[in-house]
Amino acid sequence: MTRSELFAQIKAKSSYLCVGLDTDIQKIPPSLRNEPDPIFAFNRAIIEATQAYAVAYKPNLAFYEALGPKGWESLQKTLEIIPKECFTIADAKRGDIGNTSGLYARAFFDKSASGLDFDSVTVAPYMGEDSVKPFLAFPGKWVILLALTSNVGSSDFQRLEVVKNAEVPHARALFEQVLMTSQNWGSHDQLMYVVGATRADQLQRIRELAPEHFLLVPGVGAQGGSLEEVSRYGMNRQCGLLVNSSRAIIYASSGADFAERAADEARKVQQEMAGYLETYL
Ligand SMILES: O=c1ccn([C@@H]2O[C@H](COP(=O)(O)O)[C@@H](O)[C@H]2O)c(=O)[nH]1
Repeated sequence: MTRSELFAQIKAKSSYLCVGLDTDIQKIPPSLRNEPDPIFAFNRAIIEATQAYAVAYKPNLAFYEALGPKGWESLQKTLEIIPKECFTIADAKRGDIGNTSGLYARAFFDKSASGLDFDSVTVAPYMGEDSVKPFLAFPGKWVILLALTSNVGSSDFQRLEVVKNAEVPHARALFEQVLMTSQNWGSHDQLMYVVGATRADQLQRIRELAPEHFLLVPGVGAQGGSLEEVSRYGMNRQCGLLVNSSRAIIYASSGADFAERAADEARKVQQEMAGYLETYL
């Protein structure tokens, strides 16, 4: 999916909501447990209930990999039923030496090899350019690079001040260096960044460094980040935001009404987003 197709979808739905499919077998309603594939049955109900309000879906690979081959099967079936106009994100946080990254990229992008055909995959930048480039070699696909994550541990490394070389007069944080250096590896038509909603205080700085890029922003809902602040400081001319919410939507109810309640939560977020698109776009 291209950037302009994504923006068209955002405008059409007045939404930049990404629904996170963090589907935990322990948390799905008892009414689904006897289904042949309970994870898929849950995801199908959630997707059908939320697709009017969401422009993207983000299965987190951990929830599927933990179930072995059955989990991969559920993931593949889920990907097949996500509406074609929605952007798909494999939240896998991959990255390794070049030849290995090439195979990770095939796993998520090459349907003929793996059965999966995601629009994008999250990648950790820690191993540098040669670990990221193989993902960027797939035309039409996106790399979403971890920049400043939503968790407490993001301070351990991402916010440490680094000096790249003697020509750099001021120290800058590692995440800032990630944003600057990685822009030499690919264009804003194939590269996005993860920035946690709990780090909204850094969004103005991030927009100085990456004004045009889309940002994938997890951390509203269950993690307490502010959608208003993210929208105010993070939005650019093409919206530039995909804001993810997983648990607050998909586990809004643990009863038989889980899909209806998920739709209610997704609609609330979408309506708030519609207001921010009017105000900040
Ligand atoms: O910095 C990051 C990067 C990824 N995530 C992932 O996003 C979702 C958030 O789920 P919620 O239930 O809405 O908190 C989950 O898959 C995380 O692994 C993140 O939270 N922060």
